[in-house]
Amino acid sequence: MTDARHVEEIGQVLDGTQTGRDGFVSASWRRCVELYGMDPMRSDPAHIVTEAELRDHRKQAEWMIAAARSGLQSLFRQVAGQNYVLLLTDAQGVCVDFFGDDLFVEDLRSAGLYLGSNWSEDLAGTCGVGACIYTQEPVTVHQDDHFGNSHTMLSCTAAPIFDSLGQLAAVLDISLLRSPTPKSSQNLAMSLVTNAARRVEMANLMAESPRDWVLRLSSSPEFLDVDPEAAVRLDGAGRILGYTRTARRLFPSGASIIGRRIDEVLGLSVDDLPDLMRDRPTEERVIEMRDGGALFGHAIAPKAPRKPHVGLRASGALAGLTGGDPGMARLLAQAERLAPGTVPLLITGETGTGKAKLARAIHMTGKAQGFISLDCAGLDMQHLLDACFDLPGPTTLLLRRIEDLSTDTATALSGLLDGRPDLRPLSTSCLSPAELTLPQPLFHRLAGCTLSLPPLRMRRDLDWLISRHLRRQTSELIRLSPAARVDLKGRLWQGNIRELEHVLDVAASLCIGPVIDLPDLPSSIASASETSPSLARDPWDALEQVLEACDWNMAQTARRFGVNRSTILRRMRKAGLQPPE
Ligand SMILES: Nc1ncnc2c1ncn2[C@@H]1O[C@H](COP(=O)(O)OP(=O)(O)OP(=O)(O)O)[C@@H](O)[C@H]1O
Repeated sequence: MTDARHVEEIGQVLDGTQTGRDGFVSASWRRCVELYGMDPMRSDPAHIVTEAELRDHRKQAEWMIAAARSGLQSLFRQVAGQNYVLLLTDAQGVCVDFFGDDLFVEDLRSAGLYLGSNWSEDLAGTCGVGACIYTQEPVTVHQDDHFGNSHTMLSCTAAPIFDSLGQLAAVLDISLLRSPTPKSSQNLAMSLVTNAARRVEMANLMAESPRDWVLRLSSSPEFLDVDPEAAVRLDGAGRILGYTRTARRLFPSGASIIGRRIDEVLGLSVDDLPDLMRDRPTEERVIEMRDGGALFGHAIAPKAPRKPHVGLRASGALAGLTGGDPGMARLLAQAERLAPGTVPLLITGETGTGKAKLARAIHMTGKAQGFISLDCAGLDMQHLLDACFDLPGPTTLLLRRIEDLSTDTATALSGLLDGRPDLRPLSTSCLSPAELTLPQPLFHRLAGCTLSLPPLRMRRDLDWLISRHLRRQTSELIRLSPAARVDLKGRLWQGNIRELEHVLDVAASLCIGPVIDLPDLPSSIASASETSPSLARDPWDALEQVLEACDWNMAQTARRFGVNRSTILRRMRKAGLQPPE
C-alpha cells in the first residue's frame, strides 16, 4: 500500500468506516491520533533510551531476562536463517534482550529492532509490542497495520508474559524486516511466540517456589510431564500463591485468585497432591473440575530444607500421608531421613495400612531415578530378572508382600541384589520381621531397617483421612452426619485405609443429597470377637493405643472393641491404665 493510501485509510477509520482491519488495529490508530496526537505522514526515527536508562530497565527486568533466556535461545534456533528477530521488552515496551542475525544488525538497529528501543504505543504508534501491552493479548501487527509510515515494512507478532501474580511483566516479540504480504504468513510465528511466553511463565513460577507445592496441569496426558499448559503454586493449606496466565482461565473471571483455595475450582485439595506426583502413571493423575471437565495433574512437592531435618515433621510427599497422628508423624520423619540413602527398608503393617503408598513416597523423596513395583505372589525368577534388566540408573525396587515370595525367586533375588548395587529394595509385608520366614541371607539384604505402619484403629487422624477421601472422590461437598461419624470412629477397620475408602465410596454412592447418614454406611465387616489373625492373638494388647487414638474417650473405645463402657473400665484397671491428667 502506498503512503497516501495508508493515510487515507487511517482517515476513513477515524470517520468510523469499517475497512476490514482487525478491531484492535483500528482502535490503536484512533488512540494514536486522538490520544497521542500523532501524524502518520511523519517518519520519526526509532525511540532508543539512553544507556543509563537501558541499564535501569534491564536491572528491573533482571529476573525476567534470566527466566526467558533459554526459552528465547531455543525459539531463535527454531527460526534461525529466516531473518526473524526476537525482542524481549519490559512492561513499558523497552527492549531489554535481543536475538537477531549479526548480518543485519545495522538494518535492525535503524528499524528500532534492537536493545534499548522503546515500542510503547504512545511513542512508536501502532506496533506489535505496543498493541500487546494495551490489549494484554497476543497480536500480529503486520506491515501497514502499523501506524507510522516508517514501520509499514515490518511484521511484528507479540505475546504477553505475566508474572505469577497476574501482572504484565514483559512482552515477547518476533519480527521480520520484510515479510510476505498475507498476514496469515505469521500464524506460525504467533504459535511459536505464545508457546514460548507460556514456557517462560512456567519457568518463572518454578524458579520462584522451591518451598511450595506446584501443580502443573494439562488437557493431554502425553504432554503433562514434558510441556504442561498451566501451573499454580500453592501453600501448605492449598491456597494459591501464584499462577500462570493459562491457569487463570480455570477460575471464574472477576475476583482475584491469589489466596483462594484450590478446592474451590478443582476436585482436589492440598492433601491429594502426593497422589499426583510423578511415580503414578500419567493417565491415573486425573483431576475433576468443578464444571464437570477433567484435566491431568502433576504435583511437584516442596523441596525439603537443605539441612538435615531434625524435627518430627516430614515434608513433601511424606508429609501428605498423615493429618497429624503423632505416631505417623514420628515414622514419617524417620522415613524422610532414611529416604535419600541406600539402606534397604522393610515396611510392615496390616493389609491396607498404606505400605505401598509409603514406599512410593520414600522413593519420591529419595534420589533413585527409576521405580519398579513387583507383587511377590506368583513372581517367577525370569519375570524378576526381566523387570530389572536395562534400568535408567539408580532404581527403587518395590517388592510387595515379600512373605509370598517362592523359594526359587527368593534365591534369585539374593543373587540379583548382590550383583546390582543400583537397586534399592523397599519391601512390604503384613507380617512382623519375627514372623517372616525368609531365608536369613535374603532377610538381611531386605531389612536394613524396619518401618511399621500403625493400623487405622490406632491412628488419631481418622477425621482427616475421611475428609480427604471424600474431597478426592466426589465432586460435590459431601459431609458426614454426626451419627455416621460416630459409627465410623467406633469401627475396628481390619482392612484399614483401604476398607475405609471402600466404605466411604459406597456411602457416597448411596446417600441422597450432600450428607452421608447412618443408613448409607455399609455394615461393619468385623467386630472384636472375629478379628483378623494379627488381632486375634489378644485384641486387648492394643487397649492403651486404642484409648490414645480415641483421646481416652471410653464410649468411643468401647465401640471400637464392640463392648460396653464398663468392660473398658474393668480392662483398664486390670492393665493398670490411667487416663492422662
Ligand atoms: N496415608 C494415607 N493417606 C491416605 N490414603 C492412604 C494412605 N495410605 C494408604 N492410603 C490408601 O489406602 C489404600 C491402600 O494402600 P496401600 O496399597 O499402600 O496399602 P498396603 O498396606 O500396601 O496394602 P496391602 O498390604 O494389602 O497390599 C490405597 O488406596 C491408598 O491410596
